[in-house]
Amino acid sequence: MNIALIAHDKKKDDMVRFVMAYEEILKNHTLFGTGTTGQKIMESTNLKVHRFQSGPLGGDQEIGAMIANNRMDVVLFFRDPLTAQPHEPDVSALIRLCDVYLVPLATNMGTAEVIIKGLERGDLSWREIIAKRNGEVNE
Ligand SMILES: O=C(CO)COP(=O)(O)O
Repeated sequence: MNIALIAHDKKKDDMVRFVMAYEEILKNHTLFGTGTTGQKIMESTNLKVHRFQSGPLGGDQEIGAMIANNRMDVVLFFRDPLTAQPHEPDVSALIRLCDVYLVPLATNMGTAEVIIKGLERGDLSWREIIAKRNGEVNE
């Protein structure tokens, strides 16, 4: 499956800890990330992350474009709700698109844990049906 990993600055350490804890599951999937989050994950793990632009420079929108094409199956987005972001409209747009396309979205680590365990159990295999219907092959 295609999984997006995104974290605001104050949540990046949490994201790195999270992917280290679940590296064995995540390595079986295709990972995408905003620029700095992806970089930090690759520095701390053996995971390969396809990196987009940094969030404030359009990375959220690039991931949004994948969602709009039904090419993203899971979004793990550790938001910082206590810091104003210069690209807040992009953040809102990304979250909105997850709702438009029924893409499982976690905006904090608690929900991310539930999703990742569901992923391991096969709870999200219905996403593969959507991918097949779209003529795409997800890993
Ligand atoms: O700002 C972000 C998400 O809105 C994250 O971007 P970076 O991973 O490049 O810091």
